[in-house]
Amino acid sequence: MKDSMASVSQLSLLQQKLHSAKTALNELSEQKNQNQHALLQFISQLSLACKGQSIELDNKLAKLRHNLASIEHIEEVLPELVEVEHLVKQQYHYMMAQLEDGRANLTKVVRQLQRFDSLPDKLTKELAYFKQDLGKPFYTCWDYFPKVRSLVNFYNAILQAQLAQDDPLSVLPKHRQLAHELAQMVSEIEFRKDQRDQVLVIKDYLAGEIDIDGLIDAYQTVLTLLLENIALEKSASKEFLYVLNDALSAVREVVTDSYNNSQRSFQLKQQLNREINSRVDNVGEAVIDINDIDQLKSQVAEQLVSIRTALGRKEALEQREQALLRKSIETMRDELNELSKEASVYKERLFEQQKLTMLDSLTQLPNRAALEERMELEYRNYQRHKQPLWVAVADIDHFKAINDSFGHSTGDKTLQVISMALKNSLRDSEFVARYGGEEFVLLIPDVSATDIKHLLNRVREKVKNIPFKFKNQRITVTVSIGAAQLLDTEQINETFERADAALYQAKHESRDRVIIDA
Ligand SMILES: Nc1nc2c(ncn2[C@@H]2O[C@H](COP(=O)(O)OP(=O)(O)OP(=O)(O)O)[C@@H](O)[C@H]2O)c(=O)[nH]1
Repeated sequence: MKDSMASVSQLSLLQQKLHSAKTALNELSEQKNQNQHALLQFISQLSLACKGQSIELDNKLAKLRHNLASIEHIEEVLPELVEVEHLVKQQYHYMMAQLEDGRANLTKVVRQLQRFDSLPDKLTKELAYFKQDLGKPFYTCWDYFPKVRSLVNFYNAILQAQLAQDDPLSVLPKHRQLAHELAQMVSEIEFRKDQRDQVLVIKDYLAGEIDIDGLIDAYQTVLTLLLENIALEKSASKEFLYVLNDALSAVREVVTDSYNNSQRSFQLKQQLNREINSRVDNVGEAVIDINDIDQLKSQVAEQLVSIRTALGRKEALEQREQALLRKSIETMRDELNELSKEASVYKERLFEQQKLTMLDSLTQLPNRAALEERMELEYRNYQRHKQPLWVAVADIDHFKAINDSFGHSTGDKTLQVISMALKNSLRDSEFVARYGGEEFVLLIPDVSATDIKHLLNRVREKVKNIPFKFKNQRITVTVSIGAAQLLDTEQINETFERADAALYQAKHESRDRVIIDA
């Protein structure tokens, strides 16, 4: 009995133990499921985080996720977990290398940015700090991304700074050509005395190093000066027209007055004539029936007195009329004299202006416009008389060097002196014009082919012998000359072209010489 009771209690103990072992097993299994689920969750998150970095890793993680959902024991996926771990480790090293590369590239870009000229100080400092900061290694992408963002901001700031900066445009050959043309134009125009200082400044500027802004300013100033001159000219013409108009109005008034006076006088004279005629008729009628001689005498005397009175009135009227007419004529003459004085002043000014537009203002030689006119005239003369006509082009040698060494105003003076020498070495029938810059054109009629070289060499020698002294230095200035004779078969422009080509040859044959186009 005792034994059976002991066995029962042992059994019940065993049952209890079994129950608690079952419960424990259930709990364990529950725990395992939870862990497996947590692992699955973790792998899913890892897949998301690593997605796109490596196809192999993506595939492995996908496979692991799939397997984890169906395995009994975690050990079944252990080899895959090891592989994933290996791939993740590989990916980490790959990423670190990439980050290092990125850091090196960012440093290179910063160095390039630092090479920009005239960056604002603040930006320069910030760039320097940034570069220093890039010296530290990156551990994750999160170190890298903010740096890239900062760099983009630097780019933006530099771009803004460059755009804000008034970037001076570069001077191209076409701008230099424009400056040259303006200088040429300015030296061909006659400016007023009070404008000359401004013109000199512009000329000096155009002869030196130009920039675009300066060139535009120079054009604008020249244009303003020209517009001022046009406006002045316009107001002078307007003034003259007003004077002309006033004078004509005064003359018209005088003429109208005089016409009205003469109309009135004419009527009065007609009336007086009628009166005189009727008095003469009266004398006849009055004497017909008179037989007594004394009565006749007194009647005639009476009639004669009234006729004389009428004639006296007529004479007075005529005298008044004469006086009025004389006065009107005098007024008209005064007005016309005044007008003619105004007109001759105006004509003289126009003539002066016309002369000035034909003269080069620096050298006072005829300018290009005058040359063209003269060429046409000489060409017509040639066609009529067939006397020889020569066109010569003379150019000062190495003139730029004079400007460069002694200044533009010394260059100007040299041009003036040489112009005088050229002019003085020619006869009245010969002609020299400043063609532009340091180039002159000579028109020489009536000189034979044998004499022309001698003549032009004399001109060349004359220039060469001018005793120039710049900055206490004795300088010899020479000219090269090319010449051609007008041919029957050509226009004078073609002769000019040949003379110019001969000048080119003279320049290439060491200058200071005369070449005649044969
Ligand atoms: N001072 C001054 N210089 C002028 C004027 N017009 C043109 N020039 C200058 O004349 C110079 C001409 O130079 P280039 O065409 O190179 O000729 P160059 O130095 O005389 O040389 P070669 O003709 O080859 O012997 C340029 O420097 C012009 O600026 C002017 O009115 N006054």
